[in-house]
Amino acid sequence: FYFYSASEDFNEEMLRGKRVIVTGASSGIGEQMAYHLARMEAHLLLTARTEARVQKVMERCLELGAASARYISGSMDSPTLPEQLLREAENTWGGLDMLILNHIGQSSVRFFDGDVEHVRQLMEINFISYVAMTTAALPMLKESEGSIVVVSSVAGRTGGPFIAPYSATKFALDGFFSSLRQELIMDKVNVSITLCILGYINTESAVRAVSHIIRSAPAPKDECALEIIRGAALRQREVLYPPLSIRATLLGRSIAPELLDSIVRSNFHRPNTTA
Ligand SMILES: NC(=O)C1=CN([C@@H]2O[C@H](COP(=O)(O)OP(=O)(O)OC[C@H]3O[C@@H](n4cnc5c(N)ncnc54)[C@H](OP(=O)(O)O)[C@@H]3O)[C@@H](O)[C@H]2O)C=CC1
Ligand SMILES: C[C@H](CCC(=O)O)[C@H]1CC[C@H]2[C@@H]3C(=O)C[C@@H]4C[C@H](O)CC[C@]4(C)[C@H]3CC[C@]12C
Repeated sequence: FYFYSASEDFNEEMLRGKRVIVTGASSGIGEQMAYHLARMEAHLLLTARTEARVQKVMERCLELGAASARYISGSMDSPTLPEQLLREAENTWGGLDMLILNHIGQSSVRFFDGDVEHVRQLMEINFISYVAMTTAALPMLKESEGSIVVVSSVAGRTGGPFIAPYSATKFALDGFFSSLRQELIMDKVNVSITLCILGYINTESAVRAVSHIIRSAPAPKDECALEIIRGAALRQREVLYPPLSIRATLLGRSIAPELLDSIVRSNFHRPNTTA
């Protein structure tokens, strides 16, 4: 079905003039999404903690042709940041068309060490703030019949080693947004939710975190970012990237979970426990 289904036509014109918030936009996949959206002449509101970095990305977006670009720096463990971002969208644009939730907090790749406080903090940044941003954005998204994009991971569908706190936050996203999608459909609210299930991507932070303990090669972040935007513009339920390896993993998980677990384990060397 995947190979023979008519691939819907994506056209970059779909994003021209669209009002888009991108979180985690100062580096990695978020930065690349901002650049693609700028080339497509969208209006952009970018956010991340490091002002110098997110300002630099905003300036590059203006050079690339963004219809407009602004930023607000702040941490997503702040309870006031979601309201501040959505108020900025309301005051500047009078509405919102697409909310791209992409940021993640710092998390080490190592055996779980019993640090429950770290799990709590990471849940706050990687999950609760996504709920808060969505709650604040929904009134405008209902008005515009817009889209919510949730950037998740194959680690939010299968349990890999050394990333228990991070994986828990990604599983939480799947549960919450899959349920919310059902409610929006039942309520005949035309707001799409696109969940992005990503494999290993060559961002600086991911490569720094795992290149010494993982056998597989990462996929390109710019292509990943474009696939996310394409899937969101087509209002797809899910984006799987890299498409074949993620499909194989998810198929393996449902057909032979123990075999998949051993394959994933074989993909990792044991991390240095002091890391
Ligand atoms: N790279 C990969 O292999 C994979 C990535 N993904 C997902 O893709 C998304 C992006 O990952 P990637 O690009 O690699 O990550 P990066 O580390 O490159 O980017 C993370 C972004 O989040 C921001 N950020 C970090 N902490 C906070 C905070 N407390 N509040 C607000 N913003 C914060 C960072 O900016 P700053 O530090 O300035 O705040 C940065 O802009 C994530 O959701 C991740 O789970 C999924 C699977 C694989
Ligand atoms: C090695 C994993 C792929 C296994 C498979 O294909 O079955 C990677 C898939 C998801 C990656 C993690 C992820 O979701 C992003 C995190 C980003 C952080 O900055 C650190 C690295 C990650 C934990 C990253 C590590 C590789 C994966 C588990």
